[in-house]
Amino acid sequence: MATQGRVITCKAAVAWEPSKPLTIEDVQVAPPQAGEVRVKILYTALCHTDAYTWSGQDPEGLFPCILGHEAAGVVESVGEGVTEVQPGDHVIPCYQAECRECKFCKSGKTNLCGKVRSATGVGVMLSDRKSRFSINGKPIYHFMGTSTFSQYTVVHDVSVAKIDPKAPLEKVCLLGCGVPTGLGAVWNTAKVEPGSNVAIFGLGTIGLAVAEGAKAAGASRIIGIDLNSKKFDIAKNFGVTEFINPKDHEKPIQQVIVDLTDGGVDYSFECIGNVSVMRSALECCHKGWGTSIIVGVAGSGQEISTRPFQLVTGRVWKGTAFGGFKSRSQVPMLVDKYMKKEIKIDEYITHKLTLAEINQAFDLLHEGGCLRCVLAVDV
Ligand SMILES: NC(=O)c1ccc[n+]([C@@H]2O[C@H](COP(=O)([O-])OP(=O)(O)OC[C@H]3O[C@@H](n4cnc5c(N)ncnc54)[C@H](O)[C@@H]3O)[C@@H](O)[C@H]2O)c1
Ligand SMILES: N[C@@H](CCC(=O)N[C@@H](CSCO)C(=O)NCC(=O)O)C(=O)O
Ligand SMILES: [Zn+2]
Ligand SMILES: [Zn+2]
Repeated sequence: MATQGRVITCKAAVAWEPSKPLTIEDVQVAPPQAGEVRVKILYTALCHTDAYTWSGQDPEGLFPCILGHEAAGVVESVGEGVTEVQPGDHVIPCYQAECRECKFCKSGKTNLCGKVRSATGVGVMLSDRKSRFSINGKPIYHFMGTSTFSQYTVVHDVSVAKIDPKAPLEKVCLLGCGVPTGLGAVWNTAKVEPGSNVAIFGLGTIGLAVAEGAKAAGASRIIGIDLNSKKFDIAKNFGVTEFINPKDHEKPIQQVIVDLTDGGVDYSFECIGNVSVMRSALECCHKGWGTSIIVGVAGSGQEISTRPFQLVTGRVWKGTAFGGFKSRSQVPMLVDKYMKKEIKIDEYITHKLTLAEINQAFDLLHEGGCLRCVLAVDV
């Protein structure tokens, strides 16, 4: 039976309250309105940002909601005025939109887009400031404009990238967040040059993608820092050349790195979300030019600090969202790079489960051995 124009009832994992196990519910998904796209999600991975919002630390977190933002699927139907995708297209929902018309998009200075952010930050769609998800009439909030822990979701047309239909969706779903974030932090935000020294704090998926990007950029030393020494074995495969566990040192970790690198690294990346590590990451940078990129997302109320002298003497503190990639334009290019074996994806997938097993997948996220867990959604 054709579903276009009708409400679809499907399975979704609903987060009712912070930290309370998600439950699989029958959710009603309304048809897309003008400028919206309804997507059948086939595969979704979990990112630490999902766990962060679920934990209640996200100042933008709203409950009940449908989390998830690293996924791939097929367009089921489109609303009025949608021209760039059509039913049957293979797509990756993009939490960072790209409208190509707003002052952010036109600036050429950022990948942030202002068109739908005010709505996605409060869990609704832009046109009527309402949710397309409900359970027996009770609205359920969207999350990051994507809500991929559902068999069907509705996204803004500026938040969906059309990709090569030959690409395996169970793999390229990772291009919705983690892998591009790490690669882009190096290529777009830091612009690491050949021969650079790099320090990466946190060797999860994001830190490993930073390592992969740094290796491709020709960095000569890639120093990985993690509290879990088991990370070094896997990190070597992504380009990390040296490993430091802060637990093995009495001196502050920034001092250890400065001593090891004749004054500090050219670039550092914080891929944890810990504000005290963010300070170490800045302070391990070389005087005069060292640049530190904040990638990790910190909890509500957390603030960064350092002595202003650190910046006066030439260190630069920056941040990155989605690695600076313009989503709709550049995600298809990343898919093509994967298809040509120019970037890794398979190596980040350590676990595969189903949507029904999502709570187990959240548990795995907190285990050192898990990078990305991909859930089959349509089962
Ligand atoms: N800015 C963005 O666009 C963006 C995109 C995706 C994810 N993120 C954020 O990036 C961060 C990393 O995500 P991930 O999926 O790689 O997480 P992860 O939990 O898999 O990796 C974090 C790593 O840091 C290590 N670690 C924890 N505390 C440490 C400490 N004090 N010192 C050294 N190592 C420590 C852990 O052992 C782990 O290996 C999260 O905060 C996530 O929310 C940001
Ligand atoms: N809601 C949080 C901020 C969360 C955050 O910084 N998100 C990152 C993406 S994390 C993906 O895993 C981001 O891109 N932010 C830019 C944006 O949201 O527009 C808070 O309020 O502190
Ligand atoms: Zn993410
Ligand atoms: Zn825009």
